[in-house]
Amino acid sequence: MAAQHDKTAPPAQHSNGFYPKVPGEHGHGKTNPAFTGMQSGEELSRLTVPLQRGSVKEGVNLHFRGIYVQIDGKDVLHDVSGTVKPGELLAVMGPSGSGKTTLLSVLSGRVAPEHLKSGEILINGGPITKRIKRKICYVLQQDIFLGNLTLRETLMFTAMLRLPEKMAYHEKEKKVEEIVDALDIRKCLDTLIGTDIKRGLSGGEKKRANIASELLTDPSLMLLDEPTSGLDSSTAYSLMTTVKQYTEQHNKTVVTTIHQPSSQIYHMFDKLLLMADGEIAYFGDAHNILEFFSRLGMQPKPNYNPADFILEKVKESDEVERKIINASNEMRKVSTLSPLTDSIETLSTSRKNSTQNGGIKTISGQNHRNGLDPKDVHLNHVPNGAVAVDMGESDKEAKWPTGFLTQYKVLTQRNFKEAKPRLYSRLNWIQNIAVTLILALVWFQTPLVEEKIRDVSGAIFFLITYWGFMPMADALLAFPSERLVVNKERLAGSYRLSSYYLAKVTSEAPLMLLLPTFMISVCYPMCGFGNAAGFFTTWSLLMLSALTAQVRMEGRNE
Ligand SMILES: Nc1ncnc2c1ncn2[C@@H]1O[C@H](COP(=O)(O)OP(=O)(O)OP(=O)(O)O)[C@@H](O)[C@H]1O
Repeated sequence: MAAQHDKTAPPAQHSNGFYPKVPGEHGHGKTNPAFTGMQSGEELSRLTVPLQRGSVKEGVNLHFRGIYVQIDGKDVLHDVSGTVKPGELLAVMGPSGSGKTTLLSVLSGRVAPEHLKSGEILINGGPITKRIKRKICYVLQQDIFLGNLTLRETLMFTAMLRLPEKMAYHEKEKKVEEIVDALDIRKCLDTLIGTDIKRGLSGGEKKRANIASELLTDPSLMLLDEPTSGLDSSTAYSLMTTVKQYTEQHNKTVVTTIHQPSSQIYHMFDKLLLMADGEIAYFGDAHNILEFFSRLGMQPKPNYNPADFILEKVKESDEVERKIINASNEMRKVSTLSPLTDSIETLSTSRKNSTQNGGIKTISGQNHRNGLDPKDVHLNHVPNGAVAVDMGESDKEAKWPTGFLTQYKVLTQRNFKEAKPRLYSRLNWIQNIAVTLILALVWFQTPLVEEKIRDVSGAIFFLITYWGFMPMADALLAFPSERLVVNKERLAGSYRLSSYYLAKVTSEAPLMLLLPTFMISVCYPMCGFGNAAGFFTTWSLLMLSALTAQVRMEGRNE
């Protein structure tokens, strides 16, 4: 058995001369000269891989290697590597806190640069450019939606925001229909998503809706974070069957984290990345996992769910966990994975040869054992036998899929629909009618004489203060849930913050102004406060107060 692996020891220099920065106690470590600072995933891959971009048209080969992530002095990911091909489903498993979600965040480029110490992430042998990033979808563990929209509205608004502007409306509708059928959610298309108070889609339908809204952009690489969490076993199985079929039929590359899958679900996985305490406990063919464990003298009982068995073993004790990690490290040393960059360098030759010979070049001279197949390291291996590198493609695409005006228009419509039930809830109406009546009765037909001037100014002061605070309270209560949606969509690069803010203010303003208009229209004549000129002056002050409160509060929330 290999000697105990020391996390603080610098990793050996790889055959390509690549020195990952090793996170030591205080972040000191041997550093690749290329890494003068801490880079984002995008910067990282740009620095480490001097290759042309690979095409994403034919599917995505994802390679990641030597990923080190350190948060608050703790190694959250330690030398994590893996590879997935188009049409494959890679499951990332491990005990709670082993780093599964962090790995997905790294792969989607969402880990803060100061935490990502080193590593390589390659898509078809090239860095993750903005254009390629659009072909990656990240389905979060939480199902984050606007609760007052139906599923159809949610998907259509997402399509309008995330599909290219030049795509016709009917094509976007068609795309939504296709995804709805693929994920089997047609029957709940006109159901509300639902909120904590108002019931809507079921848990399983929400999970499917979550995946559907990400699939609209036709991503080549899908990263799913715990898609089955909170689902019963048959719903989880049905969801994973859909994902598996979609992966194979559409040649997608899928990485999913999963907690204790049933054995039926486990057998759908092509590859498995088992994590323990931020390190790799196994990477390879999912079907070879029991063979790997049996070589370590660990045998499951007959008919035991392999997923349960491996998680139990990894969690059994620190000693057993270390034994498994060390065995996995040994396996990786002799596997084909380690000289990844060598493989990439071979790509140029491979590309040249493949054009000459019309075939795919494999990376030669490398061992493959223990579940790692040599075809795992084919770069740009696409079904038609070509090397999918499009050297002519430009990355100078617009940052956003749609222009400012489209974003503003779509977000205004969406916010209007979302805010209407909230602002005009029955409770809101009852509350405001009651306040209006109390005001009208307290100041009923107040004579406009000098002695009553304090009473009149008191009523107007009340109205303006009331409508200065009401919109603030509303924005405060509504924004936390909406903020999650905005964060999710902004991370996916859907729209500008400025278009969202402007749309939010304009869509809610008419709704926001209706109630104070109602209140003053009833109170002013009942209280006998004066003529039309006085009414319009007070009304304007009231509107100004309500609008300022709304604009300020939403501005702060951003
Ligand atoms: N922002 C953060 N700040 C501090 N610690 C963090 C942060 N993000 C992750 N960690 C730590 O990193 C480790 C891995 O977290 P991660 O969420 O990736 O685990 P996980 O395997 O996905 O867990 P689970 O299965 O419970 O979701 C945990 O110990 C966690 O506490």
